[in-house]
Amino acid sequence: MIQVENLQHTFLIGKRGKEKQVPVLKGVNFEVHKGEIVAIVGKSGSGKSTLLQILAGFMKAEKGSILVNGKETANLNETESAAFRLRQFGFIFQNFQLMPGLSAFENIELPLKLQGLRKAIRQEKVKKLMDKVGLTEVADHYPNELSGGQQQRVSIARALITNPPILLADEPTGSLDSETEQDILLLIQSLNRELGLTFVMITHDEEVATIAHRRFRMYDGELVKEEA
Ligand SMILES: Nc1ncnc2c1ncn2[C@@H]1O[C@H](COP(=O)(O)OP(=O)(O)OP(=O)(O)O)[C@@H](O)[C@H]1O
Repeated sequence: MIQVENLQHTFLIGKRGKEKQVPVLKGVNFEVHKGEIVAIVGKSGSGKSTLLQILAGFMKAEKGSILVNGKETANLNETESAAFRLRQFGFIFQNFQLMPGLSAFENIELPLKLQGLRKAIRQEKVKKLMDKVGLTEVADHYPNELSGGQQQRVSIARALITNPPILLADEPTGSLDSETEQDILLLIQSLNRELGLTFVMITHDEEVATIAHRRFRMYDGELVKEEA
């Protein structure tokens, strides 16, 4: 489903004329198969977020190949990349990134509005999904009236509503207490099992990584496969 070969990226940091090169990805290779949960673990600053940003097409790598469902994405221009991203990927963030002025229902509905779907169809889809992820009772709540776990459920539902085959999650439980973390991990596992969704999740938490079918460690600019 995703094949990454020899991905390389170096950041230039510091003042102009005195820039320092920081090689972050030094030849990353890995594969993600359809229907699996893959965890990318590694220390803070090891390059996990950079890798996810490049996978999603938000950033270009200097070198390397990324095949997503057979399509080479490393060379797409910005418009092509945005269109491809919309079809293939849903995003789940540590800090939820919900729109504060929209209710839970409206946050989940928003991507469908942007797609131009009719109101009746949007409402049916959102209701069904809210029911599935256990949010029906808080449909009218605004983000600041929701618990952290509920906010993450809303953000997961928003990521799923357009039916992308791949979910990219950046520290999805990083802002949650341990009990709520377990709830969200169970939700991710059930969505993976029931809907066959593929998850690529980055985390620095070894416990969170245990739900993955396969685990890779970002180490010295490379991804090393670990025993699950
Ligand atoms: N836009 C940027 N410009 C320059 N350097 C950057 C940029 N983004 C990241 N870096 C550097 O690249 C390295 C990897 O950062 P990255 O955020 O990918 O790590 P990470 O493993 O996701 O860390 P964390 O777990 O703390 O989020 C760090 O040394 C960081 O300072």
